[in-house]
Amino acid sequence: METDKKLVLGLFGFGVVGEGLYKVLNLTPTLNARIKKVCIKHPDKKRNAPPELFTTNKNLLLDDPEINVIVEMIDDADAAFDIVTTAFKNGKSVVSASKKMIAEHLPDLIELSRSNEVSFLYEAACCASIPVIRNLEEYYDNDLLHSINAVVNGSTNYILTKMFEDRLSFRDALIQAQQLGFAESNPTLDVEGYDALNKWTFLLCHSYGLLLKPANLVFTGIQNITSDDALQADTKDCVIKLVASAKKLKNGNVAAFVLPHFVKKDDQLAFVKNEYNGVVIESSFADKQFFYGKGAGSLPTASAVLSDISALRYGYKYEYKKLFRDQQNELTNDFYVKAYLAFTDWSHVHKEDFESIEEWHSNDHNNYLVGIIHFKKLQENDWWKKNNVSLVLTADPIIESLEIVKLKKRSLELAGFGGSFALSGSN
Ligand SMILES: NC(=O)c1ccc[n+]([C@@H]2O[C@H](COP(=O)([O-])OP(=O)(O)OC[C@H]3O[C@@H](n4cnc5c(N)ncnc54)[C@H](OP(=O)(O)O)[C@@H]3O)[C@@H](O)[C@H]2O)c1
Ligand SMILES: N[C@@H](CCO)C(=O)O
Repeated sequence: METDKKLVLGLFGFGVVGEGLYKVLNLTPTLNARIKKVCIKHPDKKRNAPPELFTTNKNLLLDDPEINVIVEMIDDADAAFDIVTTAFKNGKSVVSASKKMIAEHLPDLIELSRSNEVSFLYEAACCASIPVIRNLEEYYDNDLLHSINAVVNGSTNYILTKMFEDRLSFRDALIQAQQLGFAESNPTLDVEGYDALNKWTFLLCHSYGLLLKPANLVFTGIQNITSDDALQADTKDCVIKLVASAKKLKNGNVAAFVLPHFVKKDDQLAFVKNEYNGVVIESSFADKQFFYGKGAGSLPTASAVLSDISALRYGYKYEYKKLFRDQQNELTNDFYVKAYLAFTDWSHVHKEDFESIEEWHSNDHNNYLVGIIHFKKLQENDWWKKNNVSLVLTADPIIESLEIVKLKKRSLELAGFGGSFALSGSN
């Protein structure tokens, strides 16, 4: 096998990640790789690299026969798709970090890279410095993956840490995340959960062979989380994290979503703070395994890009083995979850959607309930994201057995909480 193929790189983007890669490559002379040209958008910006390296003409990179790898690190998903697919058609391998582009176009990207017999690697696109995609591809290539729970967005984790440990306001914490290069150019993608959703969409392909669109998954971000919610978490010996979650249910189908969770203070994910990410994998025989590392930022992200470039020396490709297996996994929304819901007005909550309400509190300024709801209700409606309603799943939220839910509902009915649950006043 050829292991020291000469790599001539065409780099798109010289922002937080692109410039990080330029620095990291300069510090790694043993890697037989050189950047021949960098395509950027704004020619007048000052750059920390020789001016002759830069161009705004993408074809100088895409049509150059000497360039055999395109490294795509731009913040425009549509332009990225055009660049990446042209590179494939021109017989060039691609390393990308564009989560949004990958999540929205994965089936086409897999098809085109395979038909053109080139590599398409994107380790930096999920959990930045943590080698989670290659591990899921290679190490967990079997049916024994029970569940994955992960903090996959550095900016929201940074904001939650700063808000609840350092008492910073949401706005100040977000500004810091932007200044440190963690946030997306449009930070709504981070805050409202889209970035984590995009990452989870393609990670589910590598973990369970599910080829989904982001729209298939239930998700929200941290936009409605308040300090009152953090106090409630504390009373339950928990902290709040935005968790991307997937679990193989007893019937063989996969439950998957991205939602805020109460995480027990002794759970591995509770130790994931600031821009760090963490992934807890549960598998047969091995039990729990925990991956931890920086999930955003210039050099940590560039280190994953470097590792992908390095893997191209020996022609590494994702095989998508789980996707092309005869026995396919399926996504399901047929299960229940236990959720905490905080809100300003009872009229904002569809309490009839709940199978049971186990705990509730109501006064002039603070209302919340803890109840069990069928997951389909969250998929079919979005009242739980509107009017500042904040939904946080409880620790270990998935309930598979209808019988338990029915029993609890019956006991609540017997206790006088049937039908409308008689929710006036405080308890
Ligand atoms: N920041 C992180 O921690 C991180 C981590 C993992 C993945 N990512 C992903 O990596 C990508 C880059 O992120 P970033 O943080 O480096 O963004 P950034 O700092 O905003 O840089 C974006 C770069 O893209 C260039 N660009 C935009 N449109 C272009 C086009 N059509 N053609 C050529 N260049 C174009 C910009 O050019 P100008 O310099 O001329 O404006 C800039 O250099 C995004 O997809 C992001 O989601 C980021
Ligand atoms: N905005 C992303 C960058 C890393 O993908 C985050 O905060 O996680």
